[in-house]
Amino acid sequence: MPTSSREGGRRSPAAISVQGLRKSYGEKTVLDGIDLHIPEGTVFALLGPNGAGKTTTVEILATLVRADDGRASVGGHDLAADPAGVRSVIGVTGQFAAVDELLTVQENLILMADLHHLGREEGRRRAAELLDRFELTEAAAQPGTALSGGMRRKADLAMTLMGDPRVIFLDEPTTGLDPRSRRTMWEIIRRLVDDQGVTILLTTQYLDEADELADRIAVLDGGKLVAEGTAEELKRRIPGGHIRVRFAEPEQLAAAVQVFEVAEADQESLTLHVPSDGSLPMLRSVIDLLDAASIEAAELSVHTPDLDDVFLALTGSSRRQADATTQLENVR
Ligand SMILES: Nc1ncnc2c1ncn2[C@@H]1O[C@H](COP(=O)(O)OP(=O)(O)OP(=O)(O)O)[C@@H](O)[C@H]1O
Repeated sequence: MPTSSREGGRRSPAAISVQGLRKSYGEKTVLDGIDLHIPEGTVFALLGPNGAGKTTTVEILATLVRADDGRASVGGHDLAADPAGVRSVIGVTGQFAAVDELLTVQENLILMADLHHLGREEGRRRAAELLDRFELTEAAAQPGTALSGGMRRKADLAMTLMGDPRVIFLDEPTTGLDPRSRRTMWEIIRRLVDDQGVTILLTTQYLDEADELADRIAVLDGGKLVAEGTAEELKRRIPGGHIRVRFAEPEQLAAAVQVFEVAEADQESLTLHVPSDGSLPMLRSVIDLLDAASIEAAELSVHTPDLDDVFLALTGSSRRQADATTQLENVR
């Protein structure tokens, strides 16, 4: 089924399609019916807390672990009927880098070239190109043991790219990296998608990573997808946002407090925070209510929640969500 790759962009077929994926280990249900549709040439983030089932999802889609139930296709190859076909189009980099400690970075790359039967000349050419692209040329002669965490991740991804994969699974690609190395990784990942049109499924516990990189995000919690959408859609979906109304006079604020019973007033800054889902109708109703009561506002701004609010609201903290939703209903 074709799907738009970006909002307003060209339509492209799914690189990864998953229906009803289930997996249990003994009594424990790890994946409880997962559906995914990831268009070609996009970055999709699977976001979730520890133990949510992110790695298990990747392991199944990468043919490393067998699902108990459900269907999936990767790069047009059915996971159950054609696992070799799936393996021919994917690359996987895990939380534990595959770089051989005793070989140099260049030797690691050549080893991958040999595994992909690229031939001596082509293998060396590709290794040099990847070393250059990942700014690893100077580290080419260093053994794996001498690499920093950031360099190791880059070398690992470079090794994955030796196979020229169309679909790449990145399992927590920046866990443990310092902020500068994380930024470098993000740039590399984004360029892979923009320049080469590969599809990336990344798992992460970092909200800023999903926000920065992903075209779409699915939030996984306890083996279930609890939400899916763009970062903006997810932020809009949950309460936590508000409309901030500032007044010039304390009397105006006092009058507004009578109108918006559930709003929080700050006497010092003469502002009122009205809970809001960030939608236009909500904003209009606030303005209408102020107008109807003949209260003049000096300034009005809309604040939407960040992904942190989304994560907290959707993964385990249902009480908080319920409270905020009730507030919203009251304002309407
Ligand atoms: N081989 C296994 N045998 C038994 N239980 C397993 C196995 N692999 C994973 N699990 C369990 O499945 C659950 C999900 O694990 P998974 O590694 O997929 O989560 P995750 O979302 O990737 O977490 P993390 O962010 O900690 O890597 C966990 O409770 C884990 O203990």
